[in-house]
Amino acid sequence: RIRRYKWDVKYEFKSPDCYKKLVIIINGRSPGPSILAQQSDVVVVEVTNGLVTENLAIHWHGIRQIGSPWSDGTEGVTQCPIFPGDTFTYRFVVDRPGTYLYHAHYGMQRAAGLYGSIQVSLPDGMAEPFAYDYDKSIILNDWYHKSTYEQAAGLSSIPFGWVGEPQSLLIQGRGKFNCSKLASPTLDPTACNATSSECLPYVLTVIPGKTYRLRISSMTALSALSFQIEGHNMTIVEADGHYVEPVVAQNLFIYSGETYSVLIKIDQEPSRNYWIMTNIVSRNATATTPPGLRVPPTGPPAGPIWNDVAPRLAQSLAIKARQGYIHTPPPKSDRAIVFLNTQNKIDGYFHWSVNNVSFTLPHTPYLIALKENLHHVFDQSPPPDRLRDFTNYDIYRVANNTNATSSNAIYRLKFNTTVDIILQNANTLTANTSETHPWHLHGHDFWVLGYGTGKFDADNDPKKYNLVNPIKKNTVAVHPYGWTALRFVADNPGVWVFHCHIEPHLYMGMGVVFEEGVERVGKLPSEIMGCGETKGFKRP
Ligand SMILES: O=C1O[C@H]([C@@H](O)CO)C(O)=C1O
Repeated sequence: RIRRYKWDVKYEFKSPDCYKKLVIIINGRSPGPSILAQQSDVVVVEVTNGLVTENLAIHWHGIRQIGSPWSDGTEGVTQCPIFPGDTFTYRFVVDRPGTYLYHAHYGMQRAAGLYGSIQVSLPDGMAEPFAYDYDKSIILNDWYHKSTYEQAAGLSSIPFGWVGEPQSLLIQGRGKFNCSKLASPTLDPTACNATSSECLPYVLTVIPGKTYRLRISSMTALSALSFQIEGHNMTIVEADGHYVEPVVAQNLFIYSGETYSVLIKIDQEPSRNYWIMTNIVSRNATATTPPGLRVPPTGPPAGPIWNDVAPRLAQSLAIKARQGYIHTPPPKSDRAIVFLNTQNKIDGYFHWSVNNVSFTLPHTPYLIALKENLHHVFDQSPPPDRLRDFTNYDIYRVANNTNATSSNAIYRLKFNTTVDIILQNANTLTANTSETHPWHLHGHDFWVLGYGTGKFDADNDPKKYNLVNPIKKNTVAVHPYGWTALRFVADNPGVWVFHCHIEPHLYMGMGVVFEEGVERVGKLPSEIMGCGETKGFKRP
């Protein structure tokens, strides 16, 4: 079956947390319309860029794009941007049931509000391995009052301008900023309107005794979150489109780009209300989402301690593939790549780097450059599989990466080989600081083989990999001063980004690109062309 959508994307003033700012909306909404489909459906989305002065591209997060690598929606990698006024049609198969996302993949547009949910149901006659009465999707987000232009300009300026912690957290597009906290009186009396209907709190009306499947996902620009429903436990049953062995939790830790399904039984006192709460963890921030209506009788429950890594690591370790749905990984890899994550300065500018290389995009998308043999559009020398002096690198010290460089070089993977990636976290440019980075891989799911604290030990840590029931995911956290090991098979012809899902971190170079089997990619649609070296390639 074909699911057709027609989207008009534009800017409008909105007040999702009562504060008025420019928001990117799809057909009038942010979050945009949900895509509801069934496994094996073809989804066709006709996107018209009505942003007037801005390019656009939309990524289908968690959809592997098997046979349609040009529909991945990554500007500079798989397509030219959609120019203002143009219409571009994305066409892809949703090959697996589960919970996925979509969002802008150009500049920092995601943080301006362009995101939404994709829910893929099972084929007729097939059942999930768990029961529920109702199915609801809730996207969590952090929200900034500064425009994404101001944010982006700050990131690439001297002195460095850092937007800092968000003003609000949004639950399904709604938050509540306390208007009396505005720093200076504003001339515009509508700039912050505490009674705007756009910032009414998100309310989940439930029926006692019923079980709810909540599809919780995070689209945060920066924040790692904890999510809980006061007084209720939840059972985690799905992560990034894969069933997991049920884990009962009081709160869910969720990182940008992750999706989970949790089951909640409505078994508490029916005469009162309970808080739906989200808090920032891993960074010292204060934004939460106070409700305005039908306030529960007691104050909001305290969230977890922000800098306590142990419970977050414990949840990461607890999540395993569900019995009966285990796909075991190949027992060995053909290539192991260690990605040391650091913050650097290059020519005085702040960057994030992988093995001392900060990633930049070429003007001509890689997919087209590779198919059309345009070798000069990007650096052809391969980036390193590990830092030359990784053994002596002290991950607990402020990095002294004087030799960091910027590059648009890519990793070329032999088709059908098995690749291990070890993400190694380290100290930032601030003493005693290491952040959480959620890494997202396009075009694949990977097995999460293990997590560890401290420095990865290439001789001993691989012996502890979970090859029995590892969960498959498309986004995984590397915890402060820790490492995360993953494995995937390079079997999807195309060019795929692997990057930190923190919007400013990708903007500052925290990513790499993999190419595999590009010679197997069929004829590229001319709609993806028209920029850089491909100006003349676009046929009417
Ligand atoms: O990229 C970042 O920059 C700041 C800080 O390291 C420098 O101000 C921060 O917290 C980040 O995550």
